[in-house]
Amino acid sequence: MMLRIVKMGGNETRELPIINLSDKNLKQNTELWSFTRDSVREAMEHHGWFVAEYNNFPTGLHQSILEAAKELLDLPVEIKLKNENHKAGHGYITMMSDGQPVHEGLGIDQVNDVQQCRGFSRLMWPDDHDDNDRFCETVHAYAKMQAELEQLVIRMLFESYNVEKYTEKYIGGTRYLLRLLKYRRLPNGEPNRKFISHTDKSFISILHQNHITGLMLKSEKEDVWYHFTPSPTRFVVIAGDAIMAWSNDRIKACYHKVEMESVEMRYSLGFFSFQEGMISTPEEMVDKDHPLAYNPFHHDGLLEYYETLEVHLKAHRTMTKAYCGIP
Ligand SMILES: O=C(O)CCC(=O)C(=O)O
Ligand SMILES: [Fe+2]
Repeated sequence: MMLRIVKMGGNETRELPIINLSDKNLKQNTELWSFTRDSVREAMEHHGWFVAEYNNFPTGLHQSILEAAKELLDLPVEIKLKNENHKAGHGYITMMSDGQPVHEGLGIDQVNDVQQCRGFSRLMWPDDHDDNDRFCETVHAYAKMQAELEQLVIRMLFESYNVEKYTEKYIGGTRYLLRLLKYRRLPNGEPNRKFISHTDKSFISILHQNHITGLMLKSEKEDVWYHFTPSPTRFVVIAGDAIMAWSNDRIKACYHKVEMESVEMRYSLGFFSFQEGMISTPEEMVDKDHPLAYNPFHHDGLLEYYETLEVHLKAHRTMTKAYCGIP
């Protein structure tokens, strides 16, 4: 993977680390696979994230999931409030400015289970079967595609660390959350900077969005912020706090934030993986340069712990260290 720094009129803009994960020849035990797998690991260790170029999904899905997000987030607040979930960031969230919601999100837990999608769409559109069937189908198709992408990344990472023997157990024990998000500029015309720099509590997160820019990602090793340039076939793969602990700090959870100033709405989709059971650092990750840094922990326990923290601490990966780190 090449990283070039492009100079533009005195301002320095760094080229995004983009990895093509949709080549039809990308099959295990090929040179292309090994090269791509190594690029994924290198990017995750260097930046904590990368952009996947990925087009293995039906044409039209990008547009239909964005329309579904719009339709959902346009519902009245009293309906959206029905999306309750006690787990950190799993239910309806909103941030206000001058009495107006400028950031809103809804979460569909266990989104790869069609019954969960159905339950969610019935909750949102109790009387309209057409709307809720269409929404459910779109969301489920999108979640299927995203889970395939997440599992491809996992296969590559586990193989590159020589721990592929744990891959199937990991995949079998994964629960996915889909969050549909909407951002607007502040009523006074100022940029919306409400979604402050934070790390995700997931294992892996995948971000995708409409054409309105605003997402920024911090590179771990370079210590600089990259501006993401969206496209229908670009997905940002981000390391969460759980993979940081699993990998014994070889991969660091990625700090990211949103700053948007467009008059048009920004819609985005966050797809997050969580483990149902215990997460423990494989012994293969431990050596004299990397002494064991985390005790085994329950992913849900980590989420519950984050729920007890005040808002600024919640944003920090250091709290994962506080929860299950070995001092
Ligand atoms: O809207 C985005 O692109 C970012 C969302 C995000 O960081 C999150 O939901 O955790
Ligand atoms: Fe995030």
